[in-house]
Amino acid sequence: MVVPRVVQTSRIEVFCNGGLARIFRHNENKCRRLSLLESRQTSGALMHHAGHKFHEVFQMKHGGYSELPAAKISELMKSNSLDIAPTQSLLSMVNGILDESMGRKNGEIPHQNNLFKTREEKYQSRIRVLEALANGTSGESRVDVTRTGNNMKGPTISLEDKKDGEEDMEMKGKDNKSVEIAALKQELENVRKIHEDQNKEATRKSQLNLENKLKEVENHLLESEMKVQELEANFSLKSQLWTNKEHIYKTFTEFQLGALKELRFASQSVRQEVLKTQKTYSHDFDHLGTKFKILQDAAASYEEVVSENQKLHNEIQELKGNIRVYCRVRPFLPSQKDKQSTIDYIGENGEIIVANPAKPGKECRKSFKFNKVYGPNATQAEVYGDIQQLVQSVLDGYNVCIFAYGQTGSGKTYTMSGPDKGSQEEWGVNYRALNDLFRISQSRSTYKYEVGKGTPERTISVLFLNSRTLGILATASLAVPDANMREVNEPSDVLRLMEIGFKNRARSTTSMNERSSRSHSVVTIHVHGTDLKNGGSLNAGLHLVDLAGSERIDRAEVVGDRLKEAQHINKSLAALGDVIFSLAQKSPHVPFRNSKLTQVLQASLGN
Ligand SMILES: Nc1ncnc2c1ncn2[C@@H]1O[C@H](COP(=O)(O)OP(=O)(O)OP(=O)(O)O)[C@@H](O)[C@H]1O
Repeated sequence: MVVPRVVQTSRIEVFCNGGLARIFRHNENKCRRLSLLESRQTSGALMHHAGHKFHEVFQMKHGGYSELPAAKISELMKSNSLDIAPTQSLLSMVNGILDESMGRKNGEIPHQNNLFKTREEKYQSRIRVLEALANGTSGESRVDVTRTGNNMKGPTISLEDKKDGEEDMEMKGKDNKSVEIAALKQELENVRKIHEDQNKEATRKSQLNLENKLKEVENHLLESEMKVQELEANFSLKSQLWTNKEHIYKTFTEFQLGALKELRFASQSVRQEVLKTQKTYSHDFDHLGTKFKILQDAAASYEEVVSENQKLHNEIQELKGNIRVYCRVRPFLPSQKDKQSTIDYIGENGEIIVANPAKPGKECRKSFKFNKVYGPNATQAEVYGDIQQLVQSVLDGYNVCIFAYGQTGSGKTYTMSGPDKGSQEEWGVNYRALNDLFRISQSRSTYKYEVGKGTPERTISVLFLNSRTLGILATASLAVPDANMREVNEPSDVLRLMEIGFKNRARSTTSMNERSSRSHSVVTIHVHGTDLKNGGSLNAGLHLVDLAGSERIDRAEVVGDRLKEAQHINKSLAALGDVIFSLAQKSPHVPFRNSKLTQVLQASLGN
């Protein structure tokens, strides 16, 4: 801020070293605008006439008037340096100080008071200097204008005139000084007023500014407070969350630690358990090793025992007779309730006595001997009980042939197959034998068996020998369609096969049987066994034969084809009887070739 200065033109006369120096002071405003350099140059030129001390002070001016310490100024004021200093220099110095100070402090509102004080002091100082100058002019030495330089031009004055002139000049000087002092005071007053106005305006602006800033700050503060509150709320929430999380983690960690502890404990106990078990196992293994050795020995002896048993079993079978004949008495049919039984006696030893009162003498009671006789109440299971041992022999390599022989309607098919759609209890010999054959073959550990499968010789065949095939002895083909050489894996396969065969079996009504089988049924199951120990093998067959019923042609009252059929059947049965008789007699010749039936059964009947 530029402080306006009072425009003033003055003329200052300075007497220095007895000489008068007339210095016209320029308009102060202009002078103030003089560059510091000019001022310094002027001062430097006049310094030749000033005292050494003042010179020193001016030398300091190069560093800036404001840098003059107060003590130095005071010292300067007290010393007579100022007394001998040129007025222009003094004014330049004061102006310089003021300008510099103003320049520095300009616009610095907070320092305006200081600036004003400084200026005031300077003015005061200037006034004092001027007063001092004014007061001191009478005793001062005059400055010889000629000595002040050639440039200083003035009128030549005589001594008398000089005295009058000096007095006038002194008076004028005093007046001028007073005027100048008054002007300075006025200027000071003006400056003070301007300063006060400026100060007020600046203060008002500053206050306004401050108030605005205060408001801004207050707003900022409010916002900050709100933010702080928000942050505090957030912090509180987060703190709560972290506390909760900390609690959860703490609980979880405690739980984990607990679990770890338990695991460690469990691991230790498991380790101990494992060690204990290892010891027990080791002990058990030793024990097992011993037992295994015993078992091995026992197994070896068991195999020996088994083979011994098999041997004994088959010897028993042979002792019982390779040909055994069992007799079964059929109960009366529901249609025969009024009939009288002819069976007089059934003995435990296989004896049966048939009574016929119509016959004379010894003829009325006839006794027969069989391996065993089953009464009318014997069950299918009881009948099979004795046959079962023979099925075991098949798996030992023996050929077995079981056939039912008897007159028509005597119960052969019932014994061999059981009734149509009968229950398991009513199963006949065929089904039970087949079941046992598969079951026993699978249970034996010393042999590996193939029952009814493999090569054609090892399959099962169901053969029906009817009147036509029985009559054509030369024909090689005896097979019945759909019932020849089928591979089977289990009993149900055989049963299904037999059912198909029996459905196709020739049946017709005889005088003794409504559904009489008019053909021989031969079911053959081939068995192949491999000894797992020595690799030996065996082949055997089980033949289950349900013969066609024999008829007394005269009683059956058959004629035509039925008669021929009956004749064929009877003939084949007679041939079978001859064969069995020869076998029983151990006759060197067995007439197998007399019948197709005996030819088919040759393999199973012995040779
Ligand atoms: N032990 C028995 N218990 C009950 N019923 C029987 C018994 N034996 C046979 N039967 C019945 O007697 C009837 C004749 O039996 P089956 O057909 O078996 O005689 P068969 O000897 O086979 O006759 P064929 O030679 O004429 O074929 C059948 O109805 C049968 O159910």
